[in-house]
Parts: sequence; structure tokens; C-alpha cells
Amino acid sequence: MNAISHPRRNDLSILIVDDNPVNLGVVVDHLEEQGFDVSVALGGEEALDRAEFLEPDLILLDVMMPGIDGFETCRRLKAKPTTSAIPVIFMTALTDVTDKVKAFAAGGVDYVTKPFQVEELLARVNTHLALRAAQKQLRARNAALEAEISARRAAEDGLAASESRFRRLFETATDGILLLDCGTGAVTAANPTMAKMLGCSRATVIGKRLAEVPGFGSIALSADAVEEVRQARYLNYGDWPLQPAAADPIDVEVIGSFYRDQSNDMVQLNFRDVRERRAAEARILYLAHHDSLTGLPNRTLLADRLAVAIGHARRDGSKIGVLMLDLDHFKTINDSLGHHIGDELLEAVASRLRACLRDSDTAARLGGDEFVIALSNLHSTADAERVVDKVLAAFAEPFVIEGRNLHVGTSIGISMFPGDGEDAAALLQAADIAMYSAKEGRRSKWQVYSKELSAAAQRWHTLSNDIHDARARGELVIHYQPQLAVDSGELMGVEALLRWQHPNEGLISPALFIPLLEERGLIGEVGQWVLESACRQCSAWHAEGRPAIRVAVNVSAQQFYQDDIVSTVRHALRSADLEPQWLELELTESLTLDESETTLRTMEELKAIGVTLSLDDFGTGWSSLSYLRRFPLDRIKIDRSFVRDLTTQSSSAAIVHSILELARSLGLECVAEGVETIDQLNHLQRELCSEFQGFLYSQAIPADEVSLLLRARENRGASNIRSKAAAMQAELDPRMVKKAGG
Ligand SMILES: Nc1nc2c(ncn2[C@@H]2O[C@H](COP(=O)(O)O[C@H]3[C@@H](O)[C@H](n4cnc5c(=O)[nH]c(N)nc54)O[C@@H]3COP(=O)(O)O)[C@@H](O)[C@H]2O)c(=O)[nH]1
Repeated sequence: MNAISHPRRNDLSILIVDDNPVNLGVVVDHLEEQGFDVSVALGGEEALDRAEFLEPDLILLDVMMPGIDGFETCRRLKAKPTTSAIPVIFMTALTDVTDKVKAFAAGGVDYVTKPFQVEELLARVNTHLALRAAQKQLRARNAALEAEISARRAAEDGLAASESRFRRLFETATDGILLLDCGTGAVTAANPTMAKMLGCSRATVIGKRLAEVPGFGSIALSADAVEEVRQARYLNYGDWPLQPAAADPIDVEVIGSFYRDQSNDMVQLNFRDVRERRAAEARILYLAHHDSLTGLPNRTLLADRLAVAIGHARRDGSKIGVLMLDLDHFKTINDSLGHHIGDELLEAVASRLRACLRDSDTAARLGGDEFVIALSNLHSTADAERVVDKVLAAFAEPFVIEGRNLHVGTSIGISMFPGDGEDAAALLQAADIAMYSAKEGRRSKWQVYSKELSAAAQRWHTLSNDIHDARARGELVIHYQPQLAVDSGELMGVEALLRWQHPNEGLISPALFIPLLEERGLIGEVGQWVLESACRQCSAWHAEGRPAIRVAVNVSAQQFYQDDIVSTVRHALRSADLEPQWLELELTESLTLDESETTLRTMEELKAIGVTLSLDDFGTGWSSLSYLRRFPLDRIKIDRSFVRDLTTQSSSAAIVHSILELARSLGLECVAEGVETIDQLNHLQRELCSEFQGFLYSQAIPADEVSLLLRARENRGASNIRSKAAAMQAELDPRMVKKAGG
């Protein structure tokens, strides 16, 4: 410990307590002369307050004072923590030893006797002040020491706490962790997760270099990992396939970090099991690139694959074919049988498409019933056409969905690279245009893209917009095509055929705009209008007193399922005041793609009204004996494609013969469509076909011209069709008997 140093006087304060002002004055003068900072109090109570407030370095205390005396004052000073350490020197006139003892007992450190010698007073004062200063120094040093000790303790505690925190983290981490010494390259610690990942004990791992640790053998990167991380300080190695003992590999993301432990350079390797994360990422990626219903690639992935294929084709000079497919009648199926059937159908279509393709080809679904097939490494368009044949053959068999046989056709557009587009988008657009063109023709057809089709596609889109208000603008009109008895030439009925009188395009064929109406969901409304108008017209002819004829109205599949067709028909008959036997409903063959109870029940309800049912275009679609037997039909219409070749192709003649045989055996009437020549008519007569319609006699004509026919017939009576046809042709305006177009 250092020697006690004397304090500078003006740093020191002394409180003098005396009730005698004269005494006070003398002492104060002496001490102030010595440079002390002096305060005074005239009694014990005052002294206690001032001592507490001033905290003097020394108190000179008189013993005999009014109120509390010096002894009591001293005891109280010593009792208070704030003043207990202040040395008290008694100033007393008492000389009795007991008083001196009392002074020390009260806590005084010394005493001076009055009247006092200044030198003695100063000597005692200086001594006690020096002692006081030394005590203060000592206390300050102790306090500093204590502060240092407690700071060190705190630091040690902190170190221990962080050490234990690290230990806890290490032991419970969900990452596998290895600590490796950079000097030896050996593992110094492994946590439980690491041991579990590796399928071995921690002891097995400790002391081994990383590449020697079981599970790391096949990971080449592990050999230099410690040195690499040491140099880089931090390294993300991406995924390593850790191979635990007797288990499947685990994909772990590996992150290495360098640290210094005391004087050792260390590397910490964290191994995070990323199997779930990678699976989730893969799932997200898959969903972003695949159609969730069918699992086929979606538009995005298709575009990627096409881009890659185009790159290859550019390099090796090969060709690419893009086939755009659209299912026929899909909307009808979806609307009538429910979306779950529609979904199952799409899945079944997807798997049939897959089966048609090589591994290098792509079948994709763009949405709805739109599929695309991308064919790579082709030599010519003919290669693409061969795949089209395969696809169409795959669609030939009905799709069996929930026990229903669904006959679904498809229209296919084909575009080729190079030639029809430079990139995926252009090729898809060209295939789409070709597909629409295929759709415009008969169903289940395909079409190769050509530049001319673009104009047609543009026209299709314009018409698609124009059709919306066509009926409201009065642009839709109904014409009627006569149906005659083959034998007698008798006018038996007429078929109501819709026409669109477009303001710019002129008369547009229903073959073009009926699909537009279906696509836009307008066929129900327009069909109802046709039905009501045709019934009214037929009733009007009857009311004119003409020989009664029937009117046949086409009902599309969508109309049949979408609306309450039974009440629509009832209402049309009632409001036209037409007896039901004069109305015939021509059902399209596509209706029979669903042989469900619903179809059958609706047909039976229609039959119960008393109308007749005929099946249109017989022989072109999915005609099968089974549904002809099941459905309550009255008449079938032989498709004009067979009639056209009747006299030139034996196969068509054979088909017509079979159809007529079949119809007879089932007790059904037959109408042959599209009769254009006398030879065809003669052939049909020999085959005992009952009725015909066709340009030989008349195309579809406006209602008032039918009235003319009826009047002429009334005047002449039934006669031989040949002479009658000739007579009619002469009678009618030549415009009505053109041989082409409707
Ligand atoms: N759902 C509805 N479909 C309708 C309606 N109106 C017509 N259609 C269907 O549109 C298709 C095309 O009809 P259209 O262009 O009128 O052709 C008909 C005749 O003009 C044509 N035909 C008749 N005779 C001949 C001929 O000798 N040669 C020849 N090349 N063509 C001829 O055949 C069509 C009648 O066919 P079909 O209906 O199959 O009996 C057509 O499918 C119509 O059904 C409508 O209101 N609703």
C-alpha cells in the first residue's frame, strides 16, 4: 500500500460546532488562516443537518451545548451511514478522565482541551485529516478493486454462459454439424444430428478426416473442403448426396465457415437435410410447368421444349411438327354430363395422346379441351401426318368414362418448322389457325397450315364477333329444303335450314356459323327461335289449306342437353297450334356419343309428345347398331357423302344398301340426303329408299317459295317424280334450283 499522502488543504472541509460564538470565531479564524474550508453550526441538531448535507472531512464538536450535547450529537453522527465515517474531535473544557472516556465511547477520534493551543489544535486537525484522506484513498482503491473483480467475474460468467449456450445449440441443432481442425484436417466434434444423418456413433467420426468419415466417401468435394473453407472463410457448397450407413442417400446443403478457437484454426461444416425443401421446390416447379388435371406439360413447358427443339432443328436441319387438337363436342359433354365426366375424359385423352408419341415428343394441354403435340426430328410434313393418323385412330375407340361410352372426335391443325413460324408462339398460332380451319370442315378432320388459312382465321374471328347480335339485327333467316317420296315424288316435308344474311359477306353457310353459335353459347337461344318459327310456318301452310307436310328442325347436341328441350318443343307446338306429328326433330349423330339414360329419357319424353325423331348424317360418325336399337327413332337420314358416290363407288353403294337393310329390319324410315342426279334417284328407288332430298329437286328455299310448290302440287296432284322434277324446275324461279351451295 502507498504511504499516506497529505491532502491539499483547500480540498478539505471542516465543520465546527459550538454554541459559543466567540469560541467559534477564534477557531474559524485559525483554521481559515490555514486554508481550510470551514463551516459552522451553533448546536447539536444543526450540526447533524449540516454534516449530512456538507459531508465535511472533519468535525470539531463542543461537548457542553444546549439541546443535545456533544456526546449525543457524536453518537447520532456515528449512527448515520452518511456521516458515520467523519472523524469527530471533541473540544472540551472538561478535564475529567471519565468525560474523555465518554468522548471516545461516543465515537470521537480525539479531543482538545479548552482553552486550546493553536498548534495543538492544528496538529490534531492535520493528523485526523490525513488519516481521513488515507481512509478515503483506501476506500476508493478498494472500490475500484471490487469493481474490477466483479467486472472480471461478470466476464467469466458471460464466457461460461455463451460456452454453455453454444454447447446447447450444438447438441440440439437440427443441422448436422462437424467441427474440424484446420491443422490436422480431422473432425474434433460432431453433434447428435450429424451422427444420426450418418447412421453411426459420434465416436466413429471423431479424429477422421472428412473424406474418411462414413457417408462422405463418394463426395469428391469433401477431400479439400477444410482447406477451401479455411481460405474462403465462408463457402456454400450447395447439395451433397450424403450416403448414410444402410440407408438411402440424403441430400444435404453444405455450408462451411472458418473460425479461430483460442489459437486453433477451425472449420465448421453445417449439413442441412434439404430433401423436403427440394421436394417442395420440385413440386412447385412441376406445378408451374404441368397441367394439374392431366399431368401433361402446360403452355410454359411446351414453349420451353419447342424453343429447345427449334434450336436443334436449326443446327441439324431437321423439322418440327406442331399439332393443335381440339375435342369435338367437349362443351356438350361437359355441360350435359357434368364437369367430373369432362375431367375424366380429358385425362383419358391425355393418356391416349401419350401412347401415340415417342419419348422425344411432347403432348401438352393448353387449357380446356385444347391439346398440343410437338414432334421433333421430322423429315417432312408426311411424318407429322402419320402421327395425326395415329391420333385419329386412337380417338376411333369410344372413351369409357364411368361406364358410359363417349365417342369423341378431334380436329387437328398442323404447323411445321421451318416454314410456318420462327418461334414457339408463331408455330402455335399457325397450328391454331389450321385447327380452326379443320373444324370448319366436317368433324374429326385435320388441316396443314398454309398462309391462305390466316385470312380464313381472321374471317372466323370477325364472324365470331358479328354472330352475337345477328339474330337481333334480323340477319338470320330460315329456308326450307323439300323432302320427297322417292316413288311418287310427293312432297312429304321440308327441312328447316338456317341462313345468315351477313351485311358484308352475303349468305353464310350454317356449316360455318353453327359452330360459332355453339362456341359462343348462343345455339340454345337461336335453336329455340328456329323451332318456334318453323312450327309457326308449318302451321301457316296448313292453315292456307295446302296439303299437309311435316317440318324437320335440326337440334344440335348442345341444345339437346343444355336447355329443357322437351318443354321448348311443347311450347313451340302449342304457340304455333301445330299438331306434333308434323314436327320432326333431326338429332345429330353426336348425341349418340352418350348412350346414357338421360339421352334416352329425353328422347322418350319427346316421343311421348308425339313428334318424330330422325337421326341426321347417318353413317358418318359413331353409328352403331346398338344405339339404333336403344333409341326411339322414326327415321334415319343417309349422309350425302354416301349418296354422292352411290353410282360411282361400290363401297358407297354397299353402305347405302346396308343402311337401308338395317333401317327396314328395325322398322325405320329412310331419307337420302344430297340427291343431285337422276341416276342416284333411280338407284335409291331400286334400293327401296322411301324419301329423298337434294338439289335434283330443290335446294333450301324461302317459305313463300315452298308455298308456291305446295300450290303447284295441289293443282297437279302427285305424279312421276322425273316429270315432276322437270315440271318443278320449269315452274320455279331458276334461282331456286341451283346445283351448288345452299
Ligand atoms: N343445329 C342446327 N343446325 C342447322 C340448322 N340449320 C342448318 N343446320 C346444319 O348446318 C349444316 C349445313 O347446312 P346447310 O349448309 O344448310 O346444308 C344443308 C343443305 O343445303 C345441304 N344439301 C341438301 N341437298 C344437297 C345436295 O344435293 N348437295 C349438296 N352438296 N348439299 C345439299 O345439306 C345440308 C342439310 O344437311 P342435314 O342437316 O344434315 O340434312 C347441316 O349439318 C345442317 O344440319 C339449325 O337451324 N340448327
